[in-house]
Amino acid sequence: MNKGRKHRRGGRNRHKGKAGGGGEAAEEPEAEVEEGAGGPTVEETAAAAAEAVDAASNAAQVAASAGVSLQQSQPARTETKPKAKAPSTKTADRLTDDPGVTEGLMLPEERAFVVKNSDIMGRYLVAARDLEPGEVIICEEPLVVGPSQAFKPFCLGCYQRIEDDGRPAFRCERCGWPLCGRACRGAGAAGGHSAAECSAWAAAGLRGRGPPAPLAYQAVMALRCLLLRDARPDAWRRLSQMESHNEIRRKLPELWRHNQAVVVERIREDWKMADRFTEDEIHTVCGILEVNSFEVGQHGTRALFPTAFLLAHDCVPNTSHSDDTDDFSLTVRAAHAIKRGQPITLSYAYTLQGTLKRREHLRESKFFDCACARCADATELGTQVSALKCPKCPRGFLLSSAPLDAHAPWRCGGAAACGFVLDAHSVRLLVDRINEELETVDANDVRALEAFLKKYRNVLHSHHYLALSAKHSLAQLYGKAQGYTIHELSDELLARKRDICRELVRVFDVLEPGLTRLRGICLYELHAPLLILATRGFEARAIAPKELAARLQEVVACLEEAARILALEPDTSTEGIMGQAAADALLRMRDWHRAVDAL
Ligand SMILES: C[S@@+](CC[C@H](N)C(=O)[O-])C[C@H]1O[C@@H](n2cnc3c(N)ncnc32)[C@H](O)[C@@H]1O
Repeated sequence: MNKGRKHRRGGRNRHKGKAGGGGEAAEEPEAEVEEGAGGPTVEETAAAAAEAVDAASNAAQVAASAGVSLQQSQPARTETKPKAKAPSTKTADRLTDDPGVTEGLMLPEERAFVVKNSDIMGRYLVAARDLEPGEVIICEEPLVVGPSQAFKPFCLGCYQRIEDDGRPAFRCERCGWPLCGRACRGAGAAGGHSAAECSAWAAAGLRGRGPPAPLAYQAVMALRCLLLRDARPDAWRRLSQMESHNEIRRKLPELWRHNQAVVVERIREDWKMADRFTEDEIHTVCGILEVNSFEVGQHGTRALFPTAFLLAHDCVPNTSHSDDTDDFSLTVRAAHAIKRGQPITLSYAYTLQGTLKRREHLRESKFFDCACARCADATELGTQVSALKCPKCPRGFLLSSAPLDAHAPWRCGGAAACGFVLDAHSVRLLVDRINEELETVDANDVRALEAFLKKYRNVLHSHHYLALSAKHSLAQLYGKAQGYTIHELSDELLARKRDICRELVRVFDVLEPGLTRLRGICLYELHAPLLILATRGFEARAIAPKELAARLQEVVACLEEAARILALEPDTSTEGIMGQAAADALLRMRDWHRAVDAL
């Protein structure tokens, strides 16, 4: 304990040297409680504060570096058309009559789920008992792993990037495919460049040819699936049970032609496997991949899993999932309490997008029309993430008059409504144009992002998903970007970071509720400005110890929730590392909070 206090004093000095903006505002306040009188001194609390602030600074760095991986493990994307009318998870369901689906996965009494079947959704999972927040529902290894759709040259063994100038450093001695090196840990492994794949290409005479065309990588995953038939019949049997939506996809000429040229002909003609795999078999595997695969890892890889593919979609999912970066195993957990009999869901779409975009993505890549509670509500459960400001009146907002119909007009509604109507086509054009503009903004440019928000403040609701997207970047940049490190931020900019984080957390509470990565990371981001503002206020004697204690309580609450959420992530993932940092910061904060409370 004593050792800890000494250490904190050291931290204080470090902080003093760095204090930005206010310069000497970091002067230590005079002691108001006698040292040794039973409670901590103000000096000690200030020293503890300094260390906690330093930790917050590091925290901001960790948090900032984690942002990019937020969308991992969303099922992969593609294109196409609707199936039937969507979810209604309330239909008269029946237990699946196909025991092969879950056979051998877990003892029935241990299982958190049962498989049901509905006319609308096909098979889906339902909680077999009440599930606790954070409870593991599925933990499994992939049936097959491989590259996602478009790709630059990378090692088929371990998936790291390799030279892309057409002269890779190393080629597999047997089949000639570029790999990272002779000692690649994925060479010969089932989840990497397997013996079956190597033999197939060796037999096709690939070795004598030049480097594979970039498009060739798009056929690798389909080939890996097809090779399971002989190499791992059990895995092939599970994969064959997955939905391919062939009947819908066949009617989509662009998609079908693309797969024919890039995958079917590559495998049958270029790789000389026409006698092994029919065109139909290959198209079916393409469909299975489009509908069921998850993005995994950090290098553009995807995977099929034996059970997780059965999870139905909901735009407000009740699970969160993460994959292990080493072996790509997937863990699906309850994000919050799930009652026995409730469907277990995940989101196939990016939750921070508006209904028009999400439904378009689901229709084109998963071949169904979502009609979940969020999609059916123009306000998106009160979050207003699609709302536009009315151009005709000062306080109204435009919302779709019928959100399940993409062509329905948008109307200025609510108490302050003027009734102005805009057709759906114009809304789409407007939002697409603003989206394009946002995409041209450098994601690391604080000023440009702020300018974007200012420019559209009279067009987009402050919670519109495009505004939230810019704010999401800003939440990470404030505290990390050059010229905006946490100690450099003025009180005003710290307050800006705090307000943005609070706004994001409020939206995530509705759209990604419970133990979800987005919430965890954002709460972690939020603790830093809260802490530093409180510290500065205290050091400047602008706030009294009582108020400081109240503010620190909020910091502790943020860290507790962030640590709880991020502890569920794999230890070596960026989020897992952030979770550990949150737990460490929490220990320091609790000390300090107790000290301040005792003043
Ligand atoms: C990954 S699969 C899920 C398993 C699938 N139900 C089965 O029986 O193989 C995705 C497909 O399930 C159906 N699906 C999933 N969630 C749905 C939802 N909320 N509404 C309608 N269909 C859904 C769609 O056909 C979608 O293409």
